[in-house]
Amino acid sequence: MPSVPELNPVDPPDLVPVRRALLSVSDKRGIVDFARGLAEQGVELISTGGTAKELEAAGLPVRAIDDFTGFPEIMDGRVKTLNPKLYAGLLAVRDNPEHQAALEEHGIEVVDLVCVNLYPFERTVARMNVSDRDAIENIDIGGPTMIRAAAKNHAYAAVVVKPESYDAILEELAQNDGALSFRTRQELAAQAFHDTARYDTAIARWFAERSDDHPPLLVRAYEKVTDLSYGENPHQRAAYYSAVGERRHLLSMVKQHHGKQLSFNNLLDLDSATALARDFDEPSCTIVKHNNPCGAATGATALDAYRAAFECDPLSAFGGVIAINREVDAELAQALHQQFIEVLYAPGYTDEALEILTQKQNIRILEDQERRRVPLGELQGRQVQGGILVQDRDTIVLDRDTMEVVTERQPTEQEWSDLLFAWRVCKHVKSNAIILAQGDRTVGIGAGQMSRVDSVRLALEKCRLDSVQGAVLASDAFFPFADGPALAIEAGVRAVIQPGGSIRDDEVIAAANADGVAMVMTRRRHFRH
Ligand SMILES: NC(=O)c1ncn([C@@H]2O[C@H](COP(=O)(O)O)[C@@H](O)[C@H]2O)c1NC=O
Repeated sequence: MPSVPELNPVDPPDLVPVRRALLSVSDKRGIVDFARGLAEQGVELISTGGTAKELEAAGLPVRAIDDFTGFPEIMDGRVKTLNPKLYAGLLAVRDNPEHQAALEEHGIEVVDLVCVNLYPFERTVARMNVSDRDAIENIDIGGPTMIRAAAKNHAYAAVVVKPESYDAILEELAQNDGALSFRTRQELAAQAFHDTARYDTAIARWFAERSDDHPPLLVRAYEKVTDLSYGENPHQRAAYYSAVGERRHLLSMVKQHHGKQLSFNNLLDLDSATALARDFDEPSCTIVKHNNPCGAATGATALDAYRAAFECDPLSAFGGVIAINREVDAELAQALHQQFIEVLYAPGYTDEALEILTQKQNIRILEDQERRRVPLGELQGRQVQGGILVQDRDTIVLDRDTMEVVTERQPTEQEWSDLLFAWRVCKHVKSNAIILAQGDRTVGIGAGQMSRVDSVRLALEKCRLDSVQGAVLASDAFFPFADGPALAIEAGVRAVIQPGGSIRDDEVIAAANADGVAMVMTRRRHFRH
């Protein structure tokens, strides 16, 4: 238990003059101007090697850290500020007579402000093929220690961790005759602890990623990207955060060309739409409503794919979130312009296409400017009450050779193509998922039903005209009974793909054989709960 200082810590002085500041920054943006501003207010500047050089070069009066501590910077900078003289000067409770006596006895000068930003660990480990040595050398020790010390003692000291804060600090010092208010010091301290928490999170995560196991403590930090107008419903407040250390997130490298701010539900749907679009290399289009695709297709062109995806369920496509994996040209824009679209996402737009699309006020037009194939993070998390479930992402892509034809009839080549297409889509549809497809397009989707046979019924109901004749069916998990496949076969389905594994597989296969339907078993399921 730490000894309790005499001064009631809830009653700190409001204004504390800043007379001495220590500046030690990796990111040197704005540091010269900040230091100049401090010097102009009569603040003594102390600084470490590289920072001091920069300030000296700008003609500012700087005292070297080794002059302050009486100890040289050693070991390639591994030890520069780690010295009791500095920490006592940062941590002293100024109104505590014992602390005052200690300062005098050891000839220690107090430091009123530290300005520190840290070795760029996050940026270093984000580089391709970074060596362990490089990563480890970028773990800052002295910096976080100074930050934490000054932040703990914010009753008397101020800590500045962001170049974005410099101007406001100088302004306040000018207004308060060289002093900072408690409120400011407290806010800076809170920011500082956020900063060191983020820093340690990145380091802990880097270590955790070297093991295949789920770590005993799942350490993550999330950075606010934007506030949202509201959550799933207008009475819920909401914001979007990205995970610190993740190479890619839903809105990274995404430019919004047009339209209102994205909503919470838009982002959920966008997540589903882009996940499915990512599974196709050929021109494709995915239309998502309420987190499920209501149409998906590939085609010779993005326009073909869009038309095919839209035709699957035009009623549901109204107000959908659409992901297309090719540039949108004028012709495609004209087709899209006929519909009400909430969000459109594509890797590019021609000028003409943008001109057409922006005629509508409400469409949100997003451009995915990521050109690298950035893998998605290793874990997928789902929040539950007071906790989070984590799992590996369902990234498995099966090819035909790993699948088994269990019926008397083999699928034709066209059926194989449709089956594999439907199987890819199926992974992105909420269970129980049934996909009917024909010609590399979905023709009916049954999603999120509590019984598989209901999903079959729904998918069949969605089929327009006779598109079910000769279609194939994908089921995300096995059929517990033959009733589902029987309904589909009766309606015209000619081939089925499903994991298999039911105790009634024999009955299911017999139902297919009875009508000369081909059936493929994947032995893997794709639940999406
Ligand atoms: N070891 C130390 O005592 C130490 N003290 C400060 N630093 C860091 O050194 C950097 C500044 O170094 P320079 O002023 O030499 O460019 C800052 O990012 C600061 O957080 C240190 N470096 C690493 O721990």
